[in-house]
Amino acid sequence: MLISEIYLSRQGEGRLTGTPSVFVRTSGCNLRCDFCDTPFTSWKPEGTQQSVSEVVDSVAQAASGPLPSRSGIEDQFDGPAAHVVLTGGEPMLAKEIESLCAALADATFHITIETAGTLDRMVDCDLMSISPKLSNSKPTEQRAGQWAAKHEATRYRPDVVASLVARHDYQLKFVVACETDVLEIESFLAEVGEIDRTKVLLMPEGIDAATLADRAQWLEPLCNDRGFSFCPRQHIFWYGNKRAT
Ligand SMILES: C[S@@+](CC[C@H](N)C(=O)[O-])C[C@H]1O[C@@H](n2cnc3c(N)ncnc32)[C@H](O)[C@@H]1O
Ligand SMILES: Nc1nc2[nH]cc(C(=O)O)c2c(=O)[nH]1
Ligand code: SF4
Ligand SMILES: [Mg+2]
Repeated sequence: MLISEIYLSRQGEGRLTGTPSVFVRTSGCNLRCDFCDTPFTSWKPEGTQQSVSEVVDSVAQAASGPLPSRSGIEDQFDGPAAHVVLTGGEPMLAKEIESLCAALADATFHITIETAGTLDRMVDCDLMSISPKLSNSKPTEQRAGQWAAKHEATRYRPDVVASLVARHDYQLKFVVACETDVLEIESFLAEVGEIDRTKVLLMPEGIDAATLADRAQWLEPLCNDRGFSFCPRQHIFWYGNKRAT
């Protein structure tokens, strides 16, 4: 499978925020979100081919390594990390995803999969972390060419999200750029069906602390009003938008 990076950091998104975790970032994506914060795995996929056993070895090694330091915070972590986050790119594209999950589970890791929820695969994991893409993710035709139409034809799969949610412990994380995006979220959720609203997290769109803090001012109260959870994207405040963090 094509891997762009494997590293130890702290989970910055969702209900496991703060948990030391090894991140496995696959390369390659079936979408081209305009705001994608890892274009080196989507718009221009980079990486090296690694076997499942090579990935598992690298995960075990990274789990005992040092965590990136957070400015202004005295951290103590003795390790090894017990959590793995499979992300990308789109990890559900990798043909070895089922065998990778099985091998990591054998090694007793807690597994989170970060996915846009457009591909239904029979994977076993502990937390299916789904980030369905709204119309605010659409790239311009000028930037994306034929990918603009492909993105729009692929991103909207409430049926796949319903199937993933039925089989897994889950969270849904939407990327929000303006207040009216919430109307699209409500209609998507209605399409999916029975969803626990406390497991729906809204994250501001942004890759710098100033933009995230600015959008948090209206997004956090909006979450409280509607019974959603707010997700600040804490890792950007800790580390900035840097690779391997
Ligand atoms: C790079 S994606 C990889 C996994 C999968 N392709 C997906 O989109 O869920 C990891 C997470 O970052 C989020 N993300 C990417 N770019 C973002 C941005 N500019 N602002 C906020 N969240 C972003 C995605 O929505 C997703 O939750
Ligand atoms: N620290 C940190 N937490 C994360 N949670 C989900 C991430 C992702 O890119 O999927 C991510 C990431 O890139 N960094
Ligand atoms: S689905 Fe995820 S990895 Fe793919 S382009 Fe969108 S944010 Fe980036
Ligand atoms: Mg990220």
